[in-house]
Amino acid sequence: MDLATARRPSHRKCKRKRRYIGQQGTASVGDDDAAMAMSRFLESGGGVRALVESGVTTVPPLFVAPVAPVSSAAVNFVVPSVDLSLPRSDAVALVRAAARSSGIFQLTNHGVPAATMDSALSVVRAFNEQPLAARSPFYSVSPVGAVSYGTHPIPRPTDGQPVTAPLLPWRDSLLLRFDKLRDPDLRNLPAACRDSLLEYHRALTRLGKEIAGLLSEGLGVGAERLDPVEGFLMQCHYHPPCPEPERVLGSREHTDGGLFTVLSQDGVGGLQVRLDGDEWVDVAPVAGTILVNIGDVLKVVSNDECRSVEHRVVIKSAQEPRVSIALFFNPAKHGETDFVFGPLPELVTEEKPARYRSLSWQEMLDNRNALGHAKPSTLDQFRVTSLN
Ligand SMILES: O=C(O)CCC(=O)C(=O)O
Ligand SMILES: [Fe+2]
Repeated sequence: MDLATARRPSHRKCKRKRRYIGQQGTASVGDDDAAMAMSRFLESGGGVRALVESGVTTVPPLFVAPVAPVSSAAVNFVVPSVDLSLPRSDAVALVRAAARSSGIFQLTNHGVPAATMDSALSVVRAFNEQPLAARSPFYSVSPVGAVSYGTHPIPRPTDGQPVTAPLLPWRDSLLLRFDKLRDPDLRNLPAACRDSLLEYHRALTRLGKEIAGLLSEGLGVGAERLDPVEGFLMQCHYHPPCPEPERVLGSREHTDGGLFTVLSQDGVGGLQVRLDGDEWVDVAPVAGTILVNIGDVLKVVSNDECRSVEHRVVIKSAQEPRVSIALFFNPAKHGETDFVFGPLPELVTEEKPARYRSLSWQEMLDNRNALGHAKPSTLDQFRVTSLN
């Protein structure tokens, strides 16, 4: 979701030079220089993969994470598992517990054929590993119809936050938007990816409806309350191997904005979550499973019964690329792009009054863009009662 609202970077010139923590935490580069470097990189049309192909041995400053991504080796996090072949009431109980405790769980026996998942992950990898001349015609971080492809800049904080240089993730992403039209304009979707990715979207949309039912029942509001949902945005990420993996991020820390996200990944690993405290822990990939993580809309709708988990992606390897596909779900609004949501009345009681006011999806996106959506506290803007 951190790319859902990615915009073409501003080429606006800034008169005043500002300082920020750059390469190795010491360099000082003006906004102009950073913006120029960003433009040059994006206009090169080759993405991170082309940098790697060109043989870079050090990471350009545009990609250097402001704070080195330290992970905890001490905590062995085991992501909660939900077996969808269990009796319904057992599956509901497991989903309910996981949505409340960690905000992330993995599904087994989910019914999505292994071939559908493997094929989607493989076409994304194959597309990104074609020669530059074959992939660069598709390179555009601004959507062409429903599709964009490239290294989407990570929105940076603007309001009341320290100024940071633009930051690029160590990944090239193919984004498909399914929210605006019943019949999305997929003319810029590479032909070799088309069948596999659309089949994946269909299969995962069916699964998303099942997940919405389980979450809804877990909240005690009946199986239909969160449905209909739609997988409105699909992000297919390719993380090239990195010569200095410890200095970059595949995805900066964030919570996802929507109801929930369904994620497939290959076996390389790199996804991490931050649970309590400051420690980042690995979500180790388990073959054949599908991950589900709760997003901010569901946190609000559930009146804080569900946890919207903070996560990021570190680059694990200087040799192996990593591929992941995230499908973001929201309430289906039949072609409308905006919708209003708030705590479900059934979950608001005298003991637990509404923790949020109603807000629109657009307000949520604007707020996330303004705050850089790196902190769970972005939702605080919409709180009406304090936590106690
Ligand atoms: O690549 C991943 O595992 C996670 C990607 C992600 O967090 C996102 O696209 O929002
Ligand atoms: Fe995410």
